[in-house]
Amino acid sequence: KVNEDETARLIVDKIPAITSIHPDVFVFSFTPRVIYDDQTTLCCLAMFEDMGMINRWRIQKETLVKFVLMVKKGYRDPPYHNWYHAFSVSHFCYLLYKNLRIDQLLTDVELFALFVACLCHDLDHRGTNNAFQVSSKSVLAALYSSEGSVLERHHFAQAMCILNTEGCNIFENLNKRDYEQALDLLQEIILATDLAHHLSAVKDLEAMAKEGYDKSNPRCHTLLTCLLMTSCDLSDQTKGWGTTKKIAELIYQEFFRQGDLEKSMGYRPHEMMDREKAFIPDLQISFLENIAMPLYRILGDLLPGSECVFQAVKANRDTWMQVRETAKRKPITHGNSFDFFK
Ligand SMILES: COc1ccc(Cl)c(-c2nnc3c(C)nc4ccc(C(=O)NCC(C)C)cc4n23)c1
Ligand SMILES: [Mg+2]
Ligand SMILES: [Zn+2]
Repeated sequence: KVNEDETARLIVDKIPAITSIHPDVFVFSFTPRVIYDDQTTLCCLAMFEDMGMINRWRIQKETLVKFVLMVKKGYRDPPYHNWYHAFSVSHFCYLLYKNLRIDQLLTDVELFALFVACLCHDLDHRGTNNAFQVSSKSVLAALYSSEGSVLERHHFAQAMCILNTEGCNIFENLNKRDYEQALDLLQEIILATDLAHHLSAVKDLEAMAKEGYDKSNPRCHTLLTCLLMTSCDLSDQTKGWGTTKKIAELIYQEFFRQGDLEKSMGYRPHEMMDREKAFIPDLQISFLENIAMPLYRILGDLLPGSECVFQAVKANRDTWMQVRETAKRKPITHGNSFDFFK
């Protein structure tokens, strides 16, 4: 049950100006994780309001409050894939809107679906990856492994459950055409958060960045929404070193727990999930060089004004390289102690 008096207060109180939550909430360097947990719901309402989505889609205030609270409650509490991840991902989408005017490249429905997808994209995540669903023969694998993207199909199914819950359907006042398009987009964008999907689209994304975005081409819209979704999903890497270091700590807590589980099941875990074998600086340098930097380089090519975001990711890669040298000279017993990581 969602806490009644929190719901009542959020419904009755006027949605505050978003700057009353934090004056720097619009800048790319702002870290949304500084916002207190009990302020995150209010901040989501303020982001919907500030992007004009409440009026544009005639969302009833009570419906929006119930929806956001249900989404927040729909996350479990693994080290990384929890509500704060979804909230920070959604905040980056808000930054793209406020700073890069993506509303001029995408349709209103695409923007709305993108922001809702950010909130819902990892619903009910268990802190284990798709490969683990299959190897552990989880219920989710039984349901979805024949289609692939097992977790992402579950995240979408959870989002649909919330939208179908009495008083939580924020799409209820959309006309038939927009309603169907919003649901199709929500599914497409959440399924696109599977890193394997992104990696298979990189060539096409690079081609689009080279040729330029063609607003009249539906393929460009699809590629851009997926690019923006992944840019939001990895946006912790676009902040300062403090965030990069903290997030790495959380991600490897999650990864090493999965590795421990795999060992107890008699499997040999992937090196990046094996606390005995992983050397985090090397793993993070390769993630940033092979996945994050190419992603934000394409974003910078497509959206003028977002070069600073790529530079921040590159700076974090550079810091990991310094950390790698220092950590290598430390006694191996402290291989993964984050204290050494500056
Ligand atoms: C967009 O979907 C996801 C899903 C799950 C995660 Cl954890 C992430 C994610 N978000 N931030 C990170 C960071 C800082 N490092 C990571 C290092 C490795 C991997 C990983 O999955 N590598 C295997 C793959 C390349 C075959 C993911 C990492 N990651 C993104
Ligand atoms: Mg995910
Ligand atoms: Zn995510």
